[in-house]
Amino acid sequence: MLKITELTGGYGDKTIVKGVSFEVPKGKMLGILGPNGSGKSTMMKLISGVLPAKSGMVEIEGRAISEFGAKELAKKMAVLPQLHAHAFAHTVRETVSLGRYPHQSGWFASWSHEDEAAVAEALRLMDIQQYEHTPIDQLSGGEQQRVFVAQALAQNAKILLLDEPTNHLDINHQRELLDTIKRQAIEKDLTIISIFHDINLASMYCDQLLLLDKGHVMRIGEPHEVVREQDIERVYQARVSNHPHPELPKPQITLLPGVERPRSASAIRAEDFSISAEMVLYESDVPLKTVSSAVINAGAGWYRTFINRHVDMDYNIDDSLSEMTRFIEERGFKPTDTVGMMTAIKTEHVIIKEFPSSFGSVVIAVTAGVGNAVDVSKAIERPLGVGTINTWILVNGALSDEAFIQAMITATEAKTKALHQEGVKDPLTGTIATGTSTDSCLVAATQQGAILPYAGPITELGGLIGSGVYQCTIEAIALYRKAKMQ
Ligand SMILES: Nc1ncnc2c1ncn2[C@@H]1O[C@H](COP(=O)(O)OP(=O)(O)OP(=O)(O)O)[C@@H](O)[C@H]1O
Repeated sequence: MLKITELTGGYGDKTIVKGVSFEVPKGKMLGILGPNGSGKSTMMKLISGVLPAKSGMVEIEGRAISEFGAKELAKKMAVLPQLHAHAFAHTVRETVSLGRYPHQSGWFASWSHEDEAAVAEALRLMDIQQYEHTPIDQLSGGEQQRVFVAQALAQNAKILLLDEPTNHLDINHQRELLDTIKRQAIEKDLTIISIFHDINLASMYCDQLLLLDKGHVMRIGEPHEVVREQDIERVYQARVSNHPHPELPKPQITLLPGVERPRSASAIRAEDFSISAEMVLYESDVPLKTVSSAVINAGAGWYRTFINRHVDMDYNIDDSLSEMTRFIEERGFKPTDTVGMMTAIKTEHVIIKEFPSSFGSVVIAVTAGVGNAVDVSKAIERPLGVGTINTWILVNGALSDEAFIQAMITATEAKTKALHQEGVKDPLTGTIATGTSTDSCLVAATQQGAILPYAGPITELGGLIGSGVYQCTIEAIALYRKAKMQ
């Protein structure tokens, strides 16, 4: 275990690191974050003893590092420095072998089996055996970086201090290196402190993070306690947005540009929709921020093409994703820029309406096939046939994440109310239907103009969505019923 208490130090009269305290238990990895010049490397130098501290303590398992001899300390602690000016005249194997120096004794050091095994293991872990006899200066920056990490690993110390270990590495080698280091920490009970410039990598791999600001600890804790928008923005002086990692409970940030997106003169208009026998199509000049439960590109994203495609009643293709992607490509659209839904009802039965407001307008488009309507409170009791109400809400305005979700809720409530009003029943239970079995909803916004933080019924936007979806759904049901009667 490594314990740092009130560590203070710097260069000459210049105090860089000011009263830093923390502990890292065995088997854990602490990531150091902070902007350029905040004192990260200086702190590492103080911890490793390369730079004497002005005050404070660094203890390894309860013993101050000042009590260790140089070789004894090197057996406990391996350091990957930020710059590797040394050793460029050596081969890869020779460079990695230098990591074994604390384990050599006497003037005529004897190279043991243990030394050989440690070097071989380090070469293997960093996947650099193939360069074993290559002079280091003939390797790429990323390959060299792996050699220096191998040198630190060959030292077989229980504490690893790494200054930007992923420097120069491509994304796969970043992952491989950090996976290896993390695995080593767990399997060999290593204590690891590592400096990171990449906040997202640090969040993904570290158990604890320390955010350094002008030599002070601004925040320390688990990644979710440290990777917070306001703190990161203040310390790094950059606009960021925080979002969840898709697979791990580790927050990630996205850098936001200082330069604004050029404003588009065009807005979403109902008359710009086109309706053919194949599809209802809306093509936007600018990408719209979209949240949907579509077939293609469901979830959140930015898209310019919106398709509600007509398919036969008996459309039943196992891989509808591939089939729909092909359909989009064959029509000259880009699947990466398109949200696509399907409906069995005729596209001419779509209802598209524009609702003006004080902030801009909302365009709503609904197709409603209610032959297989469902009372959702009884859905679990029996199998369901396919049926679809597709609801699109396109907003000329800038929605918050909250507003996107509220818009979905408001739209769903309005749809259900319309079914109730029209007396649409679940054919299997005879009770009032709440929707159909495969309804889709889409909310998209220009993200320009008025900022719309909410979209519940209490807001103007929510009110428009509520009455708009209600009206459109009622009219769409009427068209559907009329067509069925004929
Ligand atoms: N050898 C030195 N002598 C005098 N001042 C130094 C020395 N090394 C670093 N400094 C100063 O100490 C401050 C902190 O530097 P340090 O290298 O610790 O920052 P850092 O957080 O690691 O930055 P970076 O992200 O750029 O690597 C800087 O203002 C730097 O100019």
